[in-house]
Amino acid sequence: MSALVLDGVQTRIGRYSVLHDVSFTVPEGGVFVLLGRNGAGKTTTLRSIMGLWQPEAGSVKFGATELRGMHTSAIARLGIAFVPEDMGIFRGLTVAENMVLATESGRFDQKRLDWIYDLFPALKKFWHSAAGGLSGGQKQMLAVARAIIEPRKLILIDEPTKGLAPAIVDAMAEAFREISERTTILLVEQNFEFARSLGRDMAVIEDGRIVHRGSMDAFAEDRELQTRLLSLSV
Ligand SMILES: Nc1ncnc2c1ncn2[C@@H]1O[C@H](COP(=O)(O)OP(=O)(O)OP(=O)(O)O)[C@@H](O)[C@H]1O
Repeated sequence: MSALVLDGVQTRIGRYSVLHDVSFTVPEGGVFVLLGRNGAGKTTTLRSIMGLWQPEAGSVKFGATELRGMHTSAIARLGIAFVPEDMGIFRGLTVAENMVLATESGRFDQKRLDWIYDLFPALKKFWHSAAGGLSGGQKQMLAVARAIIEPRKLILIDEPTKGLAPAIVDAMAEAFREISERTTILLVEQNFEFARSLGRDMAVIEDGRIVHRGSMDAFAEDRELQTRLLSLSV
């Protein structure tokens, strides 16, 4: 079963054509990784799925539903959450207030909250502290927690490990592994080791086009391909 199918997506930002032909299929369950160099079009792809940019051509199918042309709020109501690179948290509000604002009803499902506390114990510890005072890793945990406080079918996450210390990256990988048992994750990453430890299937985008699709295991074995597509030398 596929969670999401992009077919020939083209997106223009102002005068610039950014996505020329983006086609890939995200299977249901687990982590799908979209890799690519800086400026390749990864963020634009996530924003195009979420309706934050409207693709001018192509199709974005979520199950039987065509997302292209839908409003972001309607897309979110289908059970899709987006964790942007800037995390989108409210720094002046407490962790608890940030979480309340991410719920539909303003109430927590206690079981789900306990699950989140287990995933990210720091959020419980700093529950009544201002989000702006959290460390970079804790802010990222809060951003992810906001995305999963309601049950979701698909979570789009943009470069969650950027600027984080290795120990925090490991903790994040562990949490993502557990989240992906309940929800499909579409992950955009530059940290190849992190991506490789989580991803089952993957695609590489270059200059607004998908230039490679396949299993992460096969890609991880192919040094020549990694070097060619991502300039990875290890
Ligand atoms: N608001 C904008 N206006 C004009 N061009 C933009 C805008 N946003 C992105 N672009 C351009 O679109 C291209 C793709 O950007 P995008 O942010 O999707 O890349 P990315 O793969 O996510 O890169 P990064 O890893 O640096 O975040 C880049 O050339 C970028 O300069």
